[in-house]
Amino acid sequence: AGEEVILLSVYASMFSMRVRIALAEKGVKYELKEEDLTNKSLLLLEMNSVHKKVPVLLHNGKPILESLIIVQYIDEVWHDKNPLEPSDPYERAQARFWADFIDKKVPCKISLQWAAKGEELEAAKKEFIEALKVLEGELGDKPYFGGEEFGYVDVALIPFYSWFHAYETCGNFKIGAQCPKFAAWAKRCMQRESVSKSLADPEKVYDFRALTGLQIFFI
Ligand SMILES: N[C@@H](CCC(=O)N[C@@H](CSO)C(=O)NCC(=O)O)C(=O)O
Repeated sequence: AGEEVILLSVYASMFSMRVRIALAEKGVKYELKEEDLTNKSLLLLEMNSVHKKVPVLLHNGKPILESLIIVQYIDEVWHDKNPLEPSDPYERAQARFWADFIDKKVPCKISLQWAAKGEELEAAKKEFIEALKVLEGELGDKPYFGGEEFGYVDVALIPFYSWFHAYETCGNFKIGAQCPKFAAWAKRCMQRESVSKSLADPEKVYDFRALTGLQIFFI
């Protein structure tokens, strides 16, 4: 309908991946503009002057900011396909609670920098696994966090899966071994094309971390 959709993104950013998945779920055609966070474009600085972060969705020139807010916006604007948020207000509030939990708890407070050693690293790993175990409890025996269907909470969480290889390599631990239910859920999500084509390649994520030295593990 002659509308222009642009996404300012970074390949390895789990927050950008959330938006890429949502746009793919809705079948929205958009232009992807890859940012170099060490040399941000004027467009990014102008469109997100407050945080200067990606993702930024530009819809007919208007910026929508913050990945979870962007996903909600996409769900509302392109409402006729693959609903992501529950239609029931209470269920929607629950879904938003868990997406908020993910934003607060999955990115560990102490970033799992490869430089972190000893008790700082162990503390970050423990906190990370604890958060995943709480999420496993919420998932229970459901195929997805939304129940039978892939939805908003799944979109919020699955991007972190592309960073597991980097976390495990740097943190020297095996997430799947400690959180088998989580690992099964992640593999289930990865079978969805909107996810598999939007998630960064774990090896590239690992190299990206090494390449940029950016502590974007948990920003
Ligand atoms: N709460 C926001 C986080 C975005 C973010 O941290 N983006 C990072 C890249 S991914 O880790 C970013 O743009 N960092 C640039 C910077 O910190 O300068 C959201 O959900 O969209």
